[in-house]
Amino acid sequence: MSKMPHVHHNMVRFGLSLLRHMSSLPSTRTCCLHQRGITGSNARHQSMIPGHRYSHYGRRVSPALSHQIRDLSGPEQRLLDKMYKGLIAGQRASLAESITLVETQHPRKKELAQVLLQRVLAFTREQENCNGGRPVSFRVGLSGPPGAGKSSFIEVVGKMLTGHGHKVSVLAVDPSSCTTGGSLMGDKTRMTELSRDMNAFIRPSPTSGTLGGVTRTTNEAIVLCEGAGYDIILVETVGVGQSEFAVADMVDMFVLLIPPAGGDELQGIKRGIIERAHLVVVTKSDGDLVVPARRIQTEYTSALKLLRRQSKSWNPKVVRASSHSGEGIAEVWAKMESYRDAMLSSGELQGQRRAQQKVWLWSLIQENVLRHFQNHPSVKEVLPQLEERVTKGGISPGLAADLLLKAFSSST
Ligand SMILES: Nc1nc2c(ncn2[C@@H]2O[C@H](COP(=O)(O)OP(=O)(O)OP(=O)(O)O)[C@@H](O)[C@H]2O)c(=O)[nH]1
Repeated sequence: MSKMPHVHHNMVRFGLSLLRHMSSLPSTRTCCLHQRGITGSNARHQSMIPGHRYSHYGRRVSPALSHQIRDLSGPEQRLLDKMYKGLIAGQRASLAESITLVETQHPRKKELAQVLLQRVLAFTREQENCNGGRPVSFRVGLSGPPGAGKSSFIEVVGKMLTGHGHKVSVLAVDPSSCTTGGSLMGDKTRMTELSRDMNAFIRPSPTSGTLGGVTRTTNEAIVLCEGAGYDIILVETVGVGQSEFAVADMVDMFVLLIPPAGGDELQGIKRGIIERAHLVVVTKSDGDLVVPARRIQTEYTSALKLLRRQSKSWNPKVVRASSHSGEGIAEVWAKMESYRDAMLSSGELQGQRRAQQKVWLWSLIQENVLRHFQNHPSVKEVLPQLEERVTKGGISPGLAADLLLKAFSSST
């Protein structure tokens, strides 16, 4: 008898905690209704307590995050609501406007961009949960030397995919545009047909900032495109500097495009990047170029065999295609799909995305900490003198670094 109230009490406690737990998860129904603004997050906003800070998800924002973001003014809130609603409804203008917001250098707008991104991330996470944890998009990086036929290839593949009912977005990472303002990829009109397609969204590379900065905004643009319902994200880069490595770190699959040219032109392709390729496409395999294309295919096939295997569910492949004749294009896409399916069913794709988030976090930290260090008044004061002493051999680099770090940390 005396145990009954105790048991009852425990059951009530368990029931309450379960309810609390359940109410913190989006129910399947809400989740599935919450497609492209059918229920919208507005419903959730209406039940919020004024004066408290909430994520768009309706949960209280953690104090650590909330103190980073100053209160949103009425117009800011309205602007973000409008962008968010337009974005998840798949409006291209809202998507373009949102990407411009994440590209901004303006400090307050940067904060607003982060609020928007959090909302979009939570929205896609909800959709992924509905989808049994399957990512909402397939992210493919495409790289190759200038003139390899990247834009022609993306145009043909993109049109084929929109024809199959996909929504395709094409983002560019062009390191030349960061330093010179001029662009290797953007100067001529590219992908004219795809850019007129209502189910395609093409965004050129940001034209300012460091490669790290451009990588960051591209990563954020990917999140926004996914929120806007684009299920295939193509990230294009020209094989210059470190941009291909940056792109390889932000996608599910990395594809290298090689023209069927002589050895000299291939010298520019870095060995390290070949190791990162899940698929090599020998382009322009038509007419007189079929023979050299076959030769390059054989060369790359044997070269890839010697490389260390990146994944347990996939062996890199080399295929030939022509954007002009269309030959091999469907086969290239079929290979990409089999890669995605193999990686999804083994769980490697999801694991790779988690690892990429960590790499991205650390590269942001590195870049910011270094900038902070270089701009620090105490460091700036002694740096020129120490650099000179190091170059003249008066002091070891190790000691100079210790002194600089001491100057930095003693006044932070
Ligand atoms: N024969 C043949 N030529 C092609 C094919 N694809 C592209 N080309 C030609 O190759 C040249 C370069 O093609 P693009 O698609 O602009 O190459 P890209 O890699 O985007 O070039 P950049 O924008 O300079 O990086 C153009 O003259 C195209 O007409 C193809 O499948 N067959």
